[in-house]
Order: sequence, then C-alpha cells, then structure tokens
Amino acid sequence: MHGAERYAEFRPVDLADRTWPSRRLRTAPRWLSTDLRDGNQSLARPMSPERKLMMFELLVGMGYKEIEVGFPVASQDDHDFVRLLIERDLIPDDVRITVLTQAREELIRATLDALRGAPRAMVHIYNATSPLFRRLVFGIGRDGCRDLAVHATRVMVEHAERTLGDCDLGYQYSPELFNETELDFSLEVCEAVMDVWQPEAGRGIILNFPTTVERSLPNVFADQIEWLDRNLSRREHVCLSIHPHNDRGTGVASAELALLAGAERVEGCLFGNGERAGNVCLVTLGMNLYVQGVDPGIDFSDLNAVRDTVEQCNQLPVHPRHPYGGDLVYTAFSGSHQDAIKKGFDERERVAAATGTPAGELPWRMPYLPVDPRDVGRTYEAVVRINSQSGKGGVAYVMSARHGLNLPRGLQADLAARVQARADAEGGELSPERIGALFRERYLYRGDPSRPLPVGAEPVRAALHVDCGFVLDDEQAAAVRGLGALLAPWGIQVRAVYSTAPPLGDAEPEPGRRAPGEIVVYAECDTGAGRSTEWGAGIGADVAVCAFSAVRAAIERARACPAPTGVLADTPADAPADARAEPRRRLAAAG
Ligand SMILES: CC(=O)SCCNC(=O)CCNC(=O)[C@H](O)C(C)(C)COP(=O)(O)OP(=O)(O)OC[C@H]1O[C@@H](n2cnc3c(N)ncnc32)[C@H](O)[C@@H]1OP(=O)(O)O
Ligand SMILES: CC(C)C(=O)C(=O)O
Ligand SMILES: [Mg+2]
Repeated sequence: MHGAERYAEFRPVDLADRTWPSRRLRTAPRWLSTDLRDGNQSLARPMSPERKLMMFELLVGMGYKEIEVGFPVASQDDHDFVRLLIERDLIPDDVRITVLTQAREELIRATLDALRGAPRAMVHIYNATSPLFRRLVFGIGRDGCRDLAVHATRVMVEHAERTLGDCDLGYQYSPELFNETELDFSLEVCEAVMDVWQPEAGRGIILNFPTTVERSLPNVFADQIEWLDRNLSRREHVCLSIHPHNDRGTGVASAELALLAGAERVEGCLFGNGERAGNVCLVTLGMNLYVQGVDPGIDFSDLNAVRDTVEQCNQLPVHPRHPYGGDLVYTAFSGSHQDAIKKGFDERERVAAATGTPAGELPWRMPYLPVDPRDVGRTYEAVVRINSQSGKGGVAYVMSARHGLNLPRGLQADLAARVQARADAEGGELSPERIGALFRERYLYRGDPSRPLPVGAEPVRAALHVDCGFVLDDEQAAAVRGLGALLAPWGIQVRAVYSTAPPLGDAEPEPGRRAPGEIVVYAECDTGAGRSTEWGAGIGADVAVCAFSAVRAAIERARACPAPTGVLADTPADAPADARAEPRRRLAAAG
C-alpha cells in the first residue's frame, strides 16, 4: 500500500504536567443520547416519527435524562417528532430534550419555534472552528468564525426570550471539529459565547467538545480536554461535555481518557451508531464503568431487548462481537478458554456451598467472562459452544450445565475425543443436544436387560464413579458400599468407588436434562488384556441398577468389538445360577 506520506501526523499537545494519567474513574458522567440526531442523520433511511418514538421510549426506560431528539429544521419528520413529544406531553419531568441547529439566524428561529410549548429543553448550536473549515466551508478567518458563534448565541437568546418565555431553556454550544482546532482559538470562541449567555448559578452552559472526525490517539484528546479544564473561565458554571466519534476505532478510549481529564458529560449512541464509524458507544462506556464497580445510572439489565429495539429503529445489525451486547461475546469455542470457564463455574459452586452464599451474589471472578451474562439479561446457556477448537473442559461443561451429568476426568477425555472427531468430520458446531446424543449412544446400555452378562474368564476390573446431585439416604449409601459384593459374582472386580461433585447448580433447566433424584454411575472398565479402558454409564434411581448397567454397557461394547486376544465369553463360567436372572430383579433381591 502506498500513499501514507499524504497524511499528516497529528500534533501532540504541549502539556508536560498533565494529571489525567494518574486519576481514576469512580463516578458516572452525565450522559446524552444522540441516537435520534447524530445517529439518525447517519442512516440511509432516517427514522420516521414512529421509529423515533420507539427509540425515545427505550432511552427514557433505560434512564437517559438528556436526549437529543433531532434537528427540527432538517426534515418534516424531525420537526414533527419534536412537536409530537411536546403536544402529547411525552417528555417525563426529569428528562430534557435537546435540539440541534447550525449557527444560522433563520434556522435558529425556526428551531426555537419548533420548541413552543415545551416545559424544558436545550438548544444546541454548532459551527465548525477548525482552520480547514474556516477557509474551505465558510471562507472566513478566526474573527469571523468567533463572530458567527457569538451572533448565533445572541439571536438564540433574543428569539427565545420573545417566543419561549415559559420554557426552562438551556444552552449548549459546540465548536465542531474541536479536535482539529487550535486550542487557544476554541477557548476564545467558547469564552465569547459565554460572554453572551452569561452563565451563572442556575443558568449554566454546556460546552461540548467533539472529535467530529477522530484523528488522533486518545491521549492527545485527553490532553486537549485537560487543557480546557484548566483554562476555561466560569468553570463552575460550565458543564464540560465531549462528543467522541470513532473513526480510528478509539472512540471509547478517547471518551474514557477525556473523563479522566475533566470531562463531565458524554454524548454518544447505543451500540455506536452515528456518522461514518459511529459515535462513541454508550453501552460500552456504561458497562465499562459497571465492570469496575461504578453504577452507570443506566439500566442495561435487558441488553438483548435494547439491541433488538436499536436494530429495529436503525435498521442496522449490531455486530456479533460488539462489546457486552453482541451475540457471541459471552461464548467461548476454544478449548483452553472453556476449560478455564468450567473451572471458574466449579469453584463458584464450591464457594457458594461452603459459604452458604447464593452463587449469584459472589464477587464475579470468571476467566474469559468480564461480566456476568446474567447481569445484562443473558443466560449461561451459550458461554461454551462446541466445535473442533474445543476440548474436554468444554465438553464436560456442556454435559454438566446442559445435561446435569458430571463426568469423571477420564470419561471427559474419552467423550471429548469422539466429539472432536465428529466436529472435525463435519466442520461445524455440535449442539448440546448432539453431544448429549453422542454420550447416550456411546455409553448408555441399550441392549436387552434380560440377556446374560457377557464377561469372560478373566475378571473385568471396574472403577465406579457415583454422580448424584443430592445426599444419599442410608439405604442408598449402603447400596453404594455393597456394589463390590453385588458385582463380584459376575466376574467384575470393583477396584474403587468414587463420588463425583454435583453438576453445576444454577445451570439452565434443559428438556431431557437429568431429572432430580436420578443417580448416575460411570464405570471405567478394564475389560481384558490388550484393551484400552472402556466407559459405560447408567442413569436411574437405583445405584445398584445403574452400576450394573454402566458396567454392562462397557462390556457389551468391548464384546461388539472383540479384542485381538478374544478374552470375552458369553457368560461367566462361575456365575451362580440366579445370576442369569433378569438384572433388575437380581439386583433388587441383593439390595
Ligand atoms: C458534525 C455534525 O453532525 S453537524 C450536524 C449535521 N447534520 C445535518 O446536516 C443534518 C441536517 N441538515 C440539514 O437538513 C441541512 O443541512 C440544513 C437544513 C441544516 C441546511 O440546509 P441548506 O441550507 O440547504 O444548506 P447546506 O446543508 O448545504 O449547508 C451549507 C451552508 O451552511 C453553512 N453552514 C454549515 N454548517 C454551518 C453551521 N454550523 N453554522 C452556520 N453555517 C453553516 C455552510 O457554510 C453553507 O453555507 P453557504 O451556502 O453559504 O456556502
Ligand atoms: C454537532 C456536533 C456536536 C457533532 O455532531 C460533531 O461535531 O460530531
Ligand atoms: Mg457528531
């Protein structure tokens, strides 16, 4: 790629004693949503009043108190929407609407006229102040540019006094292209505007500093804001506001560093809609505060619903990787991420059980998940999804969280290898239902239970893993202790009985998930010389039946795929006569 030499480096700010790098963000700023203005003006199909109302109601419901509702002189729809809000009395008492206009007399008058009858409102006037725009767009010098802003403010004050006497009217001024304007000139214009407005207690002013087109590193913008913060007069009556765009992809960083540097208010759009690469994303900014323990003052608890409405209003999709709200941002496909997440959930369960604290109230410390999906109305259902990049931790998570089965480590690896082979062969994702089906097909006994157990001359050595999500009663505990004796006549040596931890407690209820009270026994069987370990599983209410089924599943499979040495026979030579009976009856009798 050629041509980089055609672009100029951005100029740093001479502010060697900057203080913002060592400050912390511990409170939320004032927010303004400009979805209905900057967001709207960037759409191929601007919103109709109906779509605008849907967005307005969403914003009010989320808790935004300052909402830029349009550019009334831009279009009939923009004008009509402002009138609709006022005439139908749709603006809550604690919400202030803002309307934008250029610094042009006739437009200012028409804009104010659109506000007639509003109980409270904010007029927002802008004009570009950068050298390029002064020369190219306006054909004026610095003085002419300052006078444009001053004159506009004067026209606004005079016309407002004449026409909007009863309205509690605030004023906001923006030097458009602030980030490309000489700092001393931005200050000069803002001071001149303030000389007209005369801010004082109860009559503040919002000075709003946009990165109209983002062109520098975020730290440069922060320096610019700290410089203003130090140099603006009447500072206590000024709300220092910022309006970052995202052309370099650093709108959020610019906003956050500028807040450190003294900004008190941020303008942006939900999910970063807005001109070109968008305005700064209000969802990301708000949630970034939340995950540092700061209440943003905005309700993000049903972020999917917010996203749906935003997509409907803007007729633009939200990217699946969009921070906090994208479809895929609470999902790990990759094995090592899944393994860590599973360990995180396991630990959470252990701590909850040990401390008696509901898991949802514990501090959130979860690998790869910076926020608890439930805090934004998502579930844990999709935190792990399985494809060829996944490993045993992920498969074990799905089996535990989605099917209520807490597999022993060796079985995790055995199943994961099969899942991996299937995912490799198919190339896509395997749903929890498919993984559950793979498990059942492979490990559960599906044969005729009245058939004789086909063990051979050599004993089958089995370790049994008992998995129950509840405390066993005395009878069940005795049955567990008696498993060795029970299976011995079948030529099965029970070498150990383990109990596995309960499955993830607050997993989503799943159709087909293991029922409460069901016991699972996993059998890890050494079925004879030359064979690898075979796994089987039995699920039911009776631990003895489960154990029997689990071993049987492993043996039957080994038999169906004989070992080279052929050590398995149809029935145990030394099995007692009644051992040939139907297993459920035999086990019940033994119990
Ligand atoms: C960075 C931002 O997002 S700013 C907001 C931008 N949003 C919009 O533009 C959407 C709404 N805008 C509109 O509907 C139209 O542009 C209108 C109604 C405001 C004006 O329309 P028009 O009068 O047809 O003019 P147009 O949009 O082409 O503006 C160009 C003129 O306005 C002047 N102008 C542009 N911005 C400003 C400003 N902020 N203050 C004063 N004059 C301005 C230009 O210098 C130019 O003047 P010229 O004709 O003497 O050369
Ligand atoms: C009107 C101003 C604030 C604007 O949208 C911008 O400069 O980006
Ligand atoms: Mg803008």
